[in-house]
Amino acid sequence: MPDIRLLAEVAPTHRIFRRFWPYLRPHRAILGSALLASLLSTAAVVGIAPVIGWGVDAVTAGDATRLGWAVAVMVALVVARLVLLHRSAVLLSEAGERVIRYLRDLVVERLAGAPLRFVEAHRTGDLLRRSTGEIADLTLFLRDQLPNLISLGLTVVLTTGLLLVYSWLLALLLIALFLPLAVGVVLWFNRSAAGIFGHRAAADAMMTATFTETLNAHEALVAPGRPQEWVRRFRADNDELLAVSDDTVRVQNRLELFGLVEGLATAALLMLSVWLVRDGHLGVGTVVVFVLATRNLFESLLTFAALAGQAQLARVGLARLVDLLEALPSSSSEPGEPPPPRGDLVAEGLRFGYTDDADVLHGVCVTFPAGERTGLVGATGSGKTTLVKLLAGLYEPDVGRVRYGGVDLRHLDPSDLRRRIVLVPQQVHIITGTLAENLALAPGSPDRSDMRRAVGLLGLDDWVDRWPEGLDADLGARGDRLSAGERQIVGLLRAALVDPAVLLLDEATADLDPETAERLEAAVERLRAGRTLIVIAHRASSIERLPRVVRVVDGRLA
Ligand SMILES: Nc1ncnc2c1ncn2[C@@H]1O[C@H](COP(=O)(O)OP(=O)(O)OP(=O)(O)O)[C@@H](O)[C@H]1O
Repeated sequence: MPDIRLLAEVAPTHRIFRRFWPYLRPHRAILGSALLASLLSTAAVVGIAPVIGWGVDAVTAGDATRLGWAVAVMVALVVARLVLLHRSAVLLSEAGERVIRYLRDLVVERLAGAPLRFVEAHRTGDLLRRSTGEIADLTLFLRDQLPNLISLGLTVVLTTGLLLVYSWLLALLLIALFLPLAVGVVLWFNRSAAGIFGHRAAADAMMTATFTETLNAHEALVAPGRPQEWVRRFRADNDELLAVSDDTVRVQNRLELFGLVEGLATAALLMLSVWLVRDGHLGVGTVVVFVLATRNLFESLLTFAALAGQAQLARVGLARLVDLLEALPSSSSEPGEPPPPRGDLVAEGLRFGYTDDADVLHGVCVTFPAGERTGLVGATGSGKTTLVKLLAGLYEPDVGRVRYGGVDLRHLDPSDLRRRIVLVPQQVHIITGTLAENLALAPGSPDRSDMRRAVGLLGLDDWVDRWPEGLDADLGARGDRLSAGERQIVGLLRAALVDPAVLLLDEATADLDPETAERLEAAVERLRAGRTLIVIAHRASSIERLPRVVRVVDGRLA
């Protein structure tokens, strides 16, 4: 079965930043400038404590000139920090917006070109959550939290360096007292964080999926009365989300132990300082620098800990997004041959199953000569739609191949193939908007004169002009102003705009009113001239008109 990679429910976070780096590469210049500005602004903050210490020593020594210099340098540092902080925030948010825009484009482009099997194998809500929700969360993280995290991380590193320079003895004692406890707290948090945050994201996606399906299936749910079963299912998803959210909060609370560690370490440090000053090992200025810098260090670590939960959430979201991007091949990765203008369409030993355990097609062999008309008939569920999707190259066969003009469809350029072989499905998808906006979805960016020409070619001028707005008629939300037959008329117009060599038509099974059925059949008659036509025929009138009929019985040709 599937030649596709399925998405993991809990996406792996393993080496996530290394996997994400290629997506950041186009923006490395602006990211580098933002980081540099951040580094300089942090260095300015860290530099304030030694300047205060310098000033204290100057006061103790009664040196007015040195004190003047200390004040001037401090003012310069404060001003430099303000300017650099603003600059780094602006640059980081600009870089973040660019990365996000790039990711959005990439996800949409890859999803648009994703194999049908991939889209069908996942819940719409899950894909929606990964391609919108995760990106929105990432935007917030990049804009609001990442700048803080970077500056806090730099503060911790630079302050530790400063402490080592001022008194390596005191600094080492601080590190010896504080580090094991701090590392212990972080390890305890990390042990459960990746798993629990991953489950929370999965539960969130499940809720989105159920919610999306509630909206999509609204009619089916409401028609039989109160959709209790669905409400029950929705509540179960909601309860699951609540339970994992509680677990997440419990894990996040572990970081509050940092407060306790800070209290213990500060008390120990103060006692040691008093002892060292009394014995003449340290000056008062150094102790002032130490106390200020240590406070800075602990405050940074505490804020860092508070942000770590958000960072973990962003990491999991990033992993889910990267998992989606990695599962979808880039459209430029496999350029194929251009398809020949005309040719026979030949199925050779096609086997295909939607799942591993059951084949729907069991070795189908059939030839559709160029320019001929063929009907496919068979009982419901016999595999007709599956067969035409394989013939159109929308699915790849598990075994066997489909050849057009002698070339395996897998070797043809996918976008050229979509123009040469066109499938008009039973349920033509209509977007909310006008007829012209719907026709514009046909490949090749057709303009209004192309659209009018297609309408004329299919003899549908009166159908379009019965609306005063003509091509600009509003088709309603998802096309709800159109009947099933009229949706297929839009599908035929899109096909006419593409001018394919092979037209595959899966006739609508819904009862069509005689006028629409007649209009549709007339349009197919006009469109079929000079093309290969394969129709999944449900109406007796269609079957009668077709010179050749192939019967599908349980995934085989009779
Ligand atoms: N996306 C899918 N995922 C899993 N199974 C599917 C999917 N689409 C179709 N099937 C199954 O494959 C089998 C063949 O379905 P198919 O739609 O090809 O039949 P059909 O002959 O076109 O039926 P109908 O005349 O009702 O449209 C059915 O058992 C169906 O349940």
